[in-house]
Amino acid sequence: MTDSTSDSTTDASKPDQAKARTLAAALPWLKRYHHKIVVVKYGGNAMTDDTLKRAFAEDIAFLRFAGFKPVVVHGGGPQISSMLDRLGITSEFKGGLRVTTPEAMDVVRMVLVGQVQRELVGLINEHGPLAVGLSGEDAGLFTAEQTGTVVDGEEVDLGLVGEVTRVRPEAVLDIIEAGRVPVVSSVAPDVDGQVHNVNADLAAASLAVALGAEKLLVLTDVEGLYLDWPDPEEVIGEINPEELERILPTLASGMIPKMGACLQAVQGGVPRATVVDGREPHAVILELFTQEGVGTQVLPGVETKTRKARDAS
Ligand SMILES: Nc1ncnc2c1ncn2[C@@H]1O[C@H](COP(=O)(O)OP(=O)(O)O)[C@@H](O)[C@H]1O
Ligand SMILES: CC(=O)N[C@@H](CCC(=O)OP(=O)(O)O)C(=O)O
Repeated sequence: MTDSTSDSTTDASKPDQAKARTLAAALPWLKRYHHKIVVVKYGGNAMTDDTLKRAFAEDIAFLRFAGFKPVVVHGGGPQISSMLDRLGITSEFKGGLRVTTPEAMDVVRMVLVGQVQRELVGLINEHGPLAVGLSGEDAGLFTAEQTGTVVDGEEVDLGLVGEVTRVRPEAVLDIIEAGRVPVVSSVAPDVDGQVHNVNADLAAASLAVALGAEKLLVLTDVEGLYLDWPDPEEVIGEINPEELERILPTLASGMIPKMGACLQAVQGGVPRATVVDGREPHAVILELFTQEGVGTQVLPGVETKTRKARDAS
């Protein structure tokens, strides 16, 4: 017998109704992020495929037209490595950060500001005159201080690598107020004007804090933070900042600055920071309009939750 009480508006067999439900399910997230700043860090390894790049640019335009205030901070590690290779300049990573000689610094700046940023700005602007590129050097946006790192308990000199010690967010706020989308490259001068190479995850966190962002979203090339790397069986879905701080020294390679950035953002007052799989087309809108189950979210007050990874055997 047919259920005469069934509501035709929720009939899952009708594709149009399924689409309508998907759109309607976005309402709580539209309310949460309306007029709010969301800092999205777009990383080098999630940035090497043309289809993904176009989908990312669509997502950013989508957010802007949906009433969010997206700010993009981009990396470009693989692109820098490839240019250094072409020029015959060797470089290595220590603790997830590139040891940067003055010669390498010229290449980092040229690739990030002159190549990667320009390309992203162009892709976003295919959807309207939205994106404006700038770097940490523009209008005093970032001031950096040279920093080393600690690997296996040893202090390591990284050359011209900096950490952001001051943010003047006015230039970014001006661009947002004009209804446009800032696209920020992570190079930054020190107080003497010497430009430093800043890891883009950490630059994004500093900017998110200074802007009072509602969220930091970091794209990468894995499903999230694996519980027991390099075993890709289980992903941490949610973790609180205290627990993350405890496990941070045990993490490997690129995940150190990435999770460190999420921690810095949340400790600096950003309500939530999430690492998501940038290999998924439209990862940005998927994460922002979905309740749970995407990436690794750093959120005060949660119990650590894990889930079986998508690719788990
Ligand atoms: N616990 C972990 N969970 C997931 N990935 C990890 C973990 N530890 C180290 N990694 C490595 O970190 C990489 C992400 O960092 P990185 O390559 O710097 O990212 P991106 O280029 O996307 O900014 C992953 O591809 C993986 O190889
Ligand atoms: C100090 C340091 O390591 N800087 C990074 C800057 C680019 C970056 O962070 O790019 P991804 O986001 O693609 O990793 C580098 O030279 O590769």
